[in-house]
Amino acid sequence: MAAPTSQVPHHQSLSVKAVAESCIQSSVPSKYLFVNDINGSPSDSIPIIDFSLLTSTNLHHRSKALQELDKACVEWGFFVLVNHGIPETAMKSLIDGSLEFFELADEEKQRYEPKSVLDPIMSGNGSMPNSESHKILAWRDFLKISVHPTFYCPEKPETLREVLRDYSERVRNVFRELVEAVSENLELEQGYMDDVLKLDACFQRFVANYYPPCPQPDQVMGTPPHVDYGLFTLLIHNGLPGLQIQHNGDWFKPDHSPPNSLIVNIGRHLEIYSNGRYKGIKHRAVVNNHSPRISIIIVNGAAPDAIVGPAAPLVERDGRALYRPMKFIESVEAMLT
Ligand SMILES: O=C(O)CCC(=O)C(=O)O
Ligand SMILES: [Fe+2]
Repeated sequence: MAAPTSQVPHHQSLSVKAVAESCIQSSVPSKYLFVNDINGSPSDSIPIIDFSLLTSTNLHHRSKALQELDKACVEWGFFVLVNHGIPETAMKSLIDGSLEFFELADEEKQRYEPKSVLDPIMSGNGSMPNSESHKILAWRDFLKISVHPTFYCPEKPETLREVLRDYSERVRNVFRELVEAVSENLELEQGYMDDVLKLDACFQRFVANYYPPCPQPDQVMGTPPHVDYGLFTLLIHNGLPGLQIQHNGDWFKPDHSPPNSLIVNIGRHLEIYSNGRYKGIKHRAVVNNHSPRISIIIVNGAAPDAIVGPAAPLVERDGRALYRPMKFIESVEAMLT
């Protein structure tokens, strides 16, 4: 039987999944309450980019796709990527493997309780350091894993290791093609961005978010508004709506993206590198009252030791640098703390 909210034992590490299970049909503990308008509008103008055209040998197709990509990056900082070549099975296996992790006993997950923001494996809940809303406990559990240049993985579930390795490598390949395309759009020499940012050793971090159903979905926040660090974040989910992105001050829901598409958003480091031509986009996730939602992101950045500042040719063109260069991993740490 569901325990009343007041009897939920206070434990720093109690997963939100466990909290949710204890307050079904009841109200959520006050530390999760978030006075907020969680509504977003659907939009049929969210850009869709066809990866197969972006990488096509047909120059006409490629150049048209490059223009669309540039427009999406300037106007939205966000787009839906189709025909990216990552098999549906690879995505599905990773979502299933992540779900298995969240279903482990809290004691097992607590082995990875965060001690510092860049721990290679972290499992936690509630607060989200990379947000404006430090004080609110988010209605989600998370698993964060560094997967490149060094690959880590929790011991359990055993199914996770290989699917995670496979998926992160596939995402890395898509990411590097996106970088090449952006590099061309920024009129940088071929391979320039790749060299400067040392992308052979690019930093990749996997984050799985588990949002349990919530009896009061309009009173909590799954993931508070934030901008991701890194160059590009690639996101997939288990088919349930929740993600919202900010565009011209309003919140939009990319709920009708084609099946198996990747949702891509620009992170803070692409904003820095492009000297502000492209902006890191603010987004958030809301929750529902009926089914668990899982989202999986891979944040893709520069090599940990690469210095990320505005690209030198852009600074020359623009006449000034709008951002200060910094070692990638140090700036990530600063952004997350
Ligand atoms: O759950 C989502 O759709 C968004 C998650 C997110 O933005 C993040 O983990 O950085
Ligand atoms: Fe995010």
